[in-house]
Amino acid sequence: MTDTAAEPLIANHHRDLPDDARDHRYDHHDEEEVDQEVDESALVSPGPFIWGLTICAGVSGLLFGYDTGVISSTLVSIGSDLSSRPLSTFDKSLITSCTSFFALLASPLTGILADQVGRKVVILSADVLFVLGALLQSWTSTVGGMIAGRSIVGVAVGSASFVVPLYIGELSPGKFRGRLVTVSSLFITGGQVVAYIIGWLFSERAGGWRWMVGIGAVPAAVQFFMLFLFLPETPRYLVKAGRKAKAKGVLQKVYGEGVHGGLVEAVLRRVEREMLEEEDAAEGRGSPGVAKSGWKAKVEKVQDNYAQLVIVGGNRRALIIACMLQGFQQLCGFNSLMYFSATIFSLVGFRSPTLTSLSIALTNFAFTLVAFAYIDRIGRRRILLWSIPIMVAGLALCAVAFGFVTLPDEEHAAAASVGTSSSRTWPLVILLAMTTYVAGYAIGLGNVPWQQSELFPLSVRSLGSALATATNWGSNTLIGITFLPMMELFTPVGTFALYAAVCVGAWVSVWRIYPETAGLSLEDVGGVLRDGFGVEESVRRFRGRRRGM
Ligand SMILES: O[C@H]1[C@H](O)[C@@H](O)[C@H](O)[C@@H](O)[C@H]1O
Repeated sequence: MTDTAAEPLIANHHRDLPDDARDHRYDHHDEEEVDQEVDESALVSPGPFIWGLTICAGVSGLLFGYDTGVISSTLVSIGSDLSSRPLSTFDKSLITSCTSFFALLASPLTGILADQVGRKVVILSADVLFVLGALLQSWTSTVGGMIAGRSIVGVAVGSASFVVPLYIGELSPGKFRGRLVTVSSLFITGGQVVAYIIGWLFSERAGGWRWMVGIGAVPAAVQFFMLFLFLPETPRYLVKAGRKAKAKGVLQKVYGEGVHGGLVEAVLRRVEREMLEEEDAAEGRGSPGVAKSGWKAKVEKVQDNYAQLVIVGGNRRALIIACMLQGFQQLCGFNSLMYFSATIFSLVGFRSPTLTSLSIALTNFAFTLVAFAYIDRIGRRRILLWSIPIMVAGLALCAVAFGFVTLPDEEHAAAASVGTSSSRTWPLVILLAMTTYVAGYAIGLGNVPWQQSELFPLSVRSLGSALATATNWGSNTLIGITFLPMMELFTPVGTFALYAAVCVGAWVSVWRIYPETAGLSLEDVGGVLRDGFGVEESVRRFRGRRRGM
């Protein structure tokens, strides 16, 4: 079906507008309506309630970062502790890749769950799995047990990685949404730094790896109780679930009771209107489950939601953008540094490869802070268009520098020396180039794709975000599996040049189809994508909002 053919399904709310107004997404009618209804310009800061729950929900990001970051040091310290034999290469790759593989499987399923039972329940269930996975890993004495533990953690990571940005995004005022969602990226990258440090501290102790993997249970348990006791469901989910009074109560806390009462009403009206439009549209399509109840209707509704993600033009465009960004986030090769930088640094002759690779994790964290400070002011699109060229420059320099380094076989890496003047210079150039690349990544591509939930309307938000997250984990698995073979097949020069080419592709795609969504309320983003990618118009309107700030 073409985009235009699908439009009547979603444009029911325009039925009472004159024909010419119906044709223009950004006509004055819409603009005034939007600006009058959800005008957040008087908001100065997010407020303690929002900060509290963003930080509490962000702990899942810490677990995500920790569990994905800790595996490299765990693998080198296990020795013969599992199944009474040294780990084979096959064991190692299974242990590493089962986490991302199960994350890939989990996200589309928990995407459905988040719609049926709520966002909060998914975060809580992920916590339980984080705890179980961590305990199983630290207690097991077999390779199979380790793989089972890592797989359980994979399900938790897959669920948490999509639901936490969704949860934060649905609770935040539009004005601060970019920054607040970036907090979860700060937790992820912070978790990776902590994992490197813990890995380094425990790696020399006998059985230290059991502590490395077991420690992850603590923040998960703490988060479980905090969430269980204090944190609310999101107002958007509550409206969807027919609990409007509760939704209003949460919004009052978000905007500050009595301070911005008008805003609370305005946001509620917008969410309700979006829901009514969607119900109208669903009725127009004769969708299942609208009037019916029961399990069969629920299953049909899920199938219908999946179909609507593809059939409805605005949803399809949102899905294309979200999956594209998540795909590029991984295919640009960043996680090959996360998983293998210690190996690379030992090959090029660094005496303390683990410590050197800590600098990669630290740079990632430090520059995510830059994104946190500027993302709402600079905008998602512009921050990507500025930062991806930095990644290309870093990768290109890396490729060139590898051309001047002769790599020893992996087994002889320990004996590689930094004796000659050329071998002293080029490893440092490689380190500098990688740090530059990581800085560019952290500012943009490392975090902007996690803003994904804002692209989707409420009816398909959870599913759409979950599918984009599955793209992330699928590409992550691919990079994990292909990096070492590519280094052999194409040499490091070819591998890093290829990643640079992927980044160029990412830049062009962002430039062509990613509209600016910073500062828009969640209900207004749909309007941007309704008739096309809306890039030019969104940029023009973003500039207008910036002038009005
Ligand atoms: O946003 C995160 C972050 O950039 C991490 O450092 C990276 O390891 C993840 O794959 C990514 O999803």
